[in-house]
Amino acid sequence: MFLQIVTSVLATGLLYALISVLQQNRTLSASLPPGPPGHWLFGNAPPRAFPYRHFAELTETYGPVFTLRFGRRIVCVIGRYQAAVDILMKHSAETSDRPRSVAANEIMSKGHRVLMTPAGERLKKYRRALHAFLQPSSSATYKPMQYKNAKNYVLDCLHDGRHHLYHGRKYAASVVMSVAYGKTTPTSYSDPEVLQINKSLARLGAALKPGAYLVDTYPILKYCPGYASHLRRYREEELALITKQANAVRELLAKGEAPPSFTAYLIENQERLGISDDELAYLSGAIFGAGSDTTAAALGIMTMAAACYPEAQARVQAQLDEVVGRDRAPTFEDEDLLPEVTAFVLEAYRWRPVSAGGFSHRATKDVVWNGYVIPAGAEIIGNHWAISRDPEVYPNPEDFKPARWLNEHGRIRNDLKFINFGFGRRVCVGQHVADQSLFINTALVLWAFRISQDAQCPIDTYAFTDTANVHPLPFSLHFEPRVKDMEAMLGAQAE
Ligand code: HEM
Repeated sequence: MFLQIVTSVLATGLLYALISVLQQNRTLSASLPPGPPGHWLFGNAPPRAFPYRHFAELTETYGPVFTLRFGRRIVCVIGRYQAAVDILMKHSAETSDRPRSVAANEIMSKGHRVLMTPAGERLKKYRRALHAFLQPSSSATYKPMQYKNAKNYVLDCLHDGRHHLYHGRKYAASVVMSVAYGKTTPTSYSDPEVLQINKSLARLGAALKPGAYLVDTYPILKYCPGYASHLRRYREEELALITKQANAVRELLAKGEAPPSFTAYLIENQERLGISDDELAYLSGAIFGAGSDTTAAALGIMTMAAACYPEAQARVQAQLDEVVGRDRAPTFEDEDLLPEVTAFVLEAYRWRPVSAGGFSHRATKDVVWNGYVIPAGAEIIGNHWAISRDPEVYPNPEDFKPARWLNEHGRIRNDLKFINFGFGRRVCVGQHVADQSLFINTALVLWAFRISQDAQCPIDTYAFTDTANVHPLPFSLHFEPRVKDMEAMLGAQAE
């Protein structure tokens, strides 16, 4: 008898769930942006590989915004520039939330990881703190440190061009460790501390893969004793590591020996910022997580473009020769007179965007766009890859053409924008630090070398990792010095 009651309650529950899914699908699909048909219950099949490339093809078929359904999840994908402006920038207040991430954020990161933090008070607190330290005027103070590391990057490429991608990673890690913790010596990717950070980041990446954990579909599992206990162990290990790093800065501060850093700023202003010790540790750690691999990938893409497009490279070098000459190295002071360098960087950002698929946002209210409704609760993805290929904004998008960023006076156009740092209230807080890194490394490396491909091993410009932030797979470059006495001029030994 009891069994019969349980069975009939379960059957009624299931039927109710099915009917509500069907009703939701019917009511919503009338107003949602169009999209490819899917299974009546399960919706669309998730793409197996390189989702951003698959989504770019769907943009060609279904238009600037299309809808996918994964079970009850509704995902609207934006593939054109103006739609991204209309939805993610003009409606930023309603589209700056993140989709819920139970395994990777709530369990593995105590809900403290800024990139996944939902819209609300904690996010405001986090972004206020990050902004204070990474806004343009603060970022400008890191230029001397970035310059020193960029010179090391060039010298590393001079001595050992085979490992140029590794040198880019060393540059990026050194800069973010300096910004986050005030570390003054170069940071190698083989440092035990960095190995541990990267281990945590790899675990996070695995937990973020769609379908990796059932708890993301059935959040109730989070409360089952013993469920995914390894994720809780990962969290303890990571928290111990980032707390140790923050405590090291605390000790230096107490002795009056701490160099300026984001962590020192957070500790000194902890009460005013209203952040707990754990939040502080995660915030400091966020700088490495968000800023290291991304910057390294962008450097790799810049050198890849230089080798694949020798004419574009030569244009930059002609301006470097005219403005700087070959008897001294370019500096940040030359930036205004080197628009060709900036244009080259902007085109590299557009050509192979690092966050190729973009990071998911979530609508907190219905958003009306072009007569369609993106309902509250829907995920919104600004697909950087497709938007960067919008032919109305970037004609002949497959061409690598830095000149598109310049006006008739050879200055950077201010009517053309790029989107590789994301959208609205979630836009990358580290973009000024990143832009400075890309400018100075591009100026120095193209001043120092003519970069070319290895004829035996041509570059495949589509060979990238299939990850949220993409990285070029290893490729060979030839670095032919353009200047004499490079080491003397750069005045630093590679470490
Ligand atoms: C070329 C290098 C970089 C690229 C391409 C990049 C790209 C991005 C993108 C696309 C987002 C998400 C935006 C969105 O949700 O719409 C983001 C977020 C973020 N970035 Fe960057 N980034 C770079 C460098 C950096 C650096 C150097 C730092 C720190 C110094 C940094 C810190 C952050 C943080 C903390 C977030 C989370 C913001 C939030 O979710 O509210 N990034 N970045």
